Amino acid sequence: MPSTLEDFEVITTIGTGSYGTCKKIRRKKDGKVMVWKEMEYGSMTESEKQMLVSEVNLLRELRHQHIVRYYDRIIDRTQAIIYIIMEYCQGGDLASIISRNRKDGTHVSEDFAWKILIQATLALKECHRRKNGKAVLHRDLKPANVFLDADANVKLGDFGLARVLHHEHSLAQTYVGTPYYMSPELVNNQSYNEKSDIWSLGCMLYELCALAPPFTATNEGDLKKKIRIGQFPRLPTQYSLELDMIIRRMIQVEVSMRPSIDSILADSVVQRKQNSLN
Ligand SMILES: CN(C)CCCNS(=O)(=O)c1cccc(Nc2nc(OCC3CCCCC3)c3[nH]cnc3n2)c1
Repeated sequence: MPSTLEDFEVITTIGTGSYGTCKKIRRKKDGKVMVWKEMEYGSMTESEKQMLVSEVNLLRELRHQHIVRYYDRIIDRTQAIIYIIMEYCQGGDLASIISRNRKDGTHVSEDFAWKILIQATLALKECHRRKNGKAVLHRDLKPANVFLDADANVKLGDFGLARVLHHEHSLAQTYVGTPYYMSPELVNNQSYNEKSDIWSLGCMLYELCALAPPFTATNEGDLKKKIRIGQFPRLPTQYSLELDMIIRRMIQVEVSMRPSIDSILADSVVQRKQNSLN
């Protein structure tokens, strides 16, 4: 029995992303708290609608402890809105955690940083696992897309939706925000690949600890120059050499020098940290 809008009540609006509004909702039959993301598709071309359908179908397939769970979708044809119903992440997003630490002049702990590193890598591993020969590359790995559940476990979110909206015609094409995590291969208009996600993962983990991205500039041209050079300061000294080194290995200009997901997970320090987490 497909869900209808009447099966839910809206608790509050959490925020608005590049594709639409995210609301915290409660399912009436059992009180379960979830979110839905409202996307207007009225102004989409047929090909964009087809992309949206295939992205949502990909979302349904992604079932992993560190990926935001997709539950259902409701299509309101009268308003031309699709509601994508997903798992609610009580801990909020990493972007909020970074800005709060920056404001308070505090830092996340070393163990928290390792936990995010390990769980985000496991989530990426699932995304890169070939699905009918089609890797689901994240393409938009950033703190605002990494959520935490009630136990501060990573939930990677907003898959695919990024791809739908980067489609040349879509209204949300206007890239909001500076592309701090743009990889050198993207700066050089080369192809995006799995190691591009490793670059973005490294940039995100760097920013989580240093409370600033590895490369910053006041304009995109200078930012691209810095990314191509690939030099950035060491993490704050409160973080271990091991943490600085593994993040540094992810943020290497030369694609082949970046670690694969499996080599990150096989790293002896990661293994030790993973055991202490479990
Ligand atoms: C970018 N942020 C600073 C915006 C402030 C808003 N706070 S916050 O840190 O996201 C926050 C606070 C409390 C709970 C949650 N839980 C949550 N949020 C999602 O998306 C948020 C949405 C993403 C697009 C941009 C607008 C916000 C989820 N998607 C799937 N499950 C989700 N669970 C999030």
